[in-house]
Amino acid sequence: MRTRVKICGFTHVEDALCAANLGVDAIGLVFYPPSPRNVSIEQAASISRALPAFVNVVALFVDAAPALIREVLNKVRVDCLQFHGDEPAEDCRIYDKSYIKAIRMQADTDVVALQQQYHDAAGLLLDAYHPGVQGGSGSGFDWDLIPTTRSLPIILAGGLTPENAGEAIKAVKPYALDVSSGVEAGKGIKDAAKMAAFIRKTNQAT
Ligand SMILES: O=C(O)c1ccccc1N[C@@H]1O[C@H](COP(=O)(O)O)[C@@H](O)[C@H]1O
Repeated sequence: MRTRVKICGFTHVEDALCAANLGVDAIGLVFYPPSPRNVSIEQAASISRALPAFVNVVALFVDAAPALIREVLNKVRVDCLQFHGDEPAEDCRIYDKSYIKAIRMQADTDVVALQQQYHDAAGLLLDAYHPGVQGGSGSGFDWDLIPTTRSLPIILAGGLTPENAGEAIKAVKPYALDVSSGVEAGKGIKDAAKMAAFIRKTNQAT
């Protein structure tokens, strides 16, 4: 099966349209004010509205207030929620919306148990643990921590680049790759050549 690609952290319509033209499966919009990639609801609505059919929009939150999540769902075309904080499963499933749960991987993280805990998620996203940074750090983690026992689609994130995407697919065999920093020209600004190379390398490896 083809490995899907999500590119996260868009702040400009032009960059998201460029990714769509390159064949990206999903784009991520960050609703987390401390992030340099944070978008307003208005910005997100413009980006989402501009996209063609069949490119999914993923709204990323970090321990956000339910009121913010509901407001985003009311005002922005969102296909999937991404919970990137410490949200328990019961808080992820109250929105009547497909969701993915991000896990910041540490040596003792039990991915098999987490797949059971978040059994109704559309995927489990495995990212690097970086003290003091919730995500988008550009850091990777030890892929040997990822078990082969899988009951959910595994989305690999954390420090991915066009240079390591092929190796990541061969080593982990994930359902999808999720990249942010590795295809940027600057924080929140995507680099068209890097996005093209990332998608090309992913397609070549599958
Ligand atoms: O992109 C961000 O700024 C961000 C902020 C808070 C939580 C998650 C964030 N992004 C997610 O982080 C991972 C890895 O990103 P990177 O490729 O290592 O930069 C990815 O899942 C993004 O969706």
